[in-house]
Amino acid sequence: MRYISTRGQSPAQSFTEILLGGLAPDGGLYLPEQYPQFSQDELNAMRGMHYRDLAFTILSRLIDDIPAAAADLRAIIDKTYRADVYAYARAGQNAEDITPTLKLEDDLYLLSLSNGPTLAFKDMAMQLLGNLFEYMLAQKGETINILGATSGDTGSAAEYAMRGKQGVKVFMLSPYQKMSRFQTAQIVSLQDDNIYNIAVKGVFDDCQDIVKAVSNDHAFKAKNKIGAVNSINWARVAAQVVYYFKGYFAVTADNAQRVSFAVPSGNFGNVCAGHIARMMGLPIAKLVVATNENDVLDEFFKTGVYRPRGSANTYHTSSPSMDISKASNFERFVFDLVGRYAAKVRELWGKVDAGGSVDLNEGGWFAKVADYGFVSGSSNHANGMQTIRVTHERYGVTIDTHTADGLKVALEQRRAGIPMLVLETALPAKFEDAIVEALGQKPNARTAWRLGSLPQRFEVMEADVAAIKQFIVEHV
Ligand SMILES: Cc1ncc(COP(=O)(O)O)c(C=O)c1O
Ligand SMILES: N[C@@H](CCOP(=O)(O)O)C(=O)O
Repeated sequence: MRYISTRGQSPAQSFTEILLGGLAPDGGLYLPEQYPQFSQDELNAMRGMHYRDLAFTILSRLIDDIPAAAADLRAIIDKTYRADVYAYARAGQNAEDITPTLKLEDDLYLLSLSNGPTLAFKDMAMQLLGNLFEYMLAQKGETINILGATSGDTGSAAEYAMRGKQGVKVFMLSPYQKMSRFQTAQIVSLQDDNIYNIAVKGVFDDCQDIVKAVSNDHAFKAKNKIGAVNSINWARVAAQVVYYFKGYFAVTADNAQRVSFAVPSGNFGNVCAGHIARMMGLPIAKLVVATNENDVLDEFFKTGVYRPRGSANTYHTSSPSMDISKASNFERFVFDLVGRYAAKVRELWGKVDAGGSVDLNEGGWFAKVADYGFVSGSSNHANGMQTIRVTHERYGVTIDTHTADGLKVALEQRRAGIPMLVLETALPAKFEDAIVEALGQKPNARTAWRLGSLPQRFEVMEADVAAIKQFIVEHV
């Protein structure tokens, strides 16, 4: 399997060649040259598989160059997807399912993706990345300095996956004072020497822009061995494809059935994985993109105009992990939408990267969006509070603010006879203040997490690429 850049000006690479890095050298994002296809017989054989077997079946089609191939990959997957790693299943659910489904009512389910160590769906891919990185670095005898950006959950998932790992340092940029108390405490209370948290005066997009600027400085990147853990890294998206298959098989009896997925969206990585699952042959009816007040993606799927907002117009909301206005992975979808015409992507992203907007009605591209099953909607604070309340009253289930955004839009996009799975992207414990506002009570502590009073380790810095590079140089 070779991977090509959405901008078409980088050589095709193998999985292990792109594993540790982020952007392709031409500034684009990697995608498989062709999506592997699962036949009906293969889908039948996958039905009922354990998560680990499913992950191996899917990922071995995308990863074909781990030296000594299958056995090593199998061991890495088996080490990753264990019940004791994804241990925070609800009472009555089986942690061994890794991503259990919870039926709310007929044809309406939660797909529980947040039972891992940091209580958000990021653990699903990040735990695998941690093990893949460790394996690759040992093979190559190399070290890595990860530069990442977080709006709340990628940071903690990455730091918990990488803490204490030999030869790995993590530099994590987060928007200063814009994450929940729990999310902030999760990262700044880590005492590990290989973890550096940098709170940037700005929004998540400023942090992500810095990561991309560093990634595009090829000399700096090579000299300082900079690696990526955000969803610009293909391995993150690849790992997320698996749970769409798991969710599909959990709620269907045969492959003639289709299901829809509602995905709380920000950087478009999660729903992009759903798109790829669909391209690989999973019978998906709709991919429902749900945003909060930062509704750039909803605007696109309704109008065909992609108009990323600047920092001043990116709102701080009660679903802060989705406070994103420039969705990295949207470029991956647009590459497919325009028939993998890289010159077109370069032209479009030339405008986007310069702070402009693009209209995909021109050229007739937007009319093709329906062929990919995408629909969208947005939610706001009042909608989120209402959804959390109603879900608690009606089903006795407490959901977090991001999942509430997803459920709100899912209910608008539901069609009779088609099961709708809402991706549960974080646990409510991470957003206690919002849950108290909605329900008048704290979320049940179904986890062992206690935010103690450990010393806080973080730097506050301006959104200044040169200053961040200097910080990295001084600490690698
Ligand atoms: C809890 C939560 N929900 C939803 C999202 C949005 O996911 P994506 O950025 O993959 O669209 C994020 C962050 O990425 C998140 O942390
Ligand atoms: N919502 C994320 C932001 C980064 O997204 P990623 O999928 O590109 O890592 C977060 O919570 O940090």
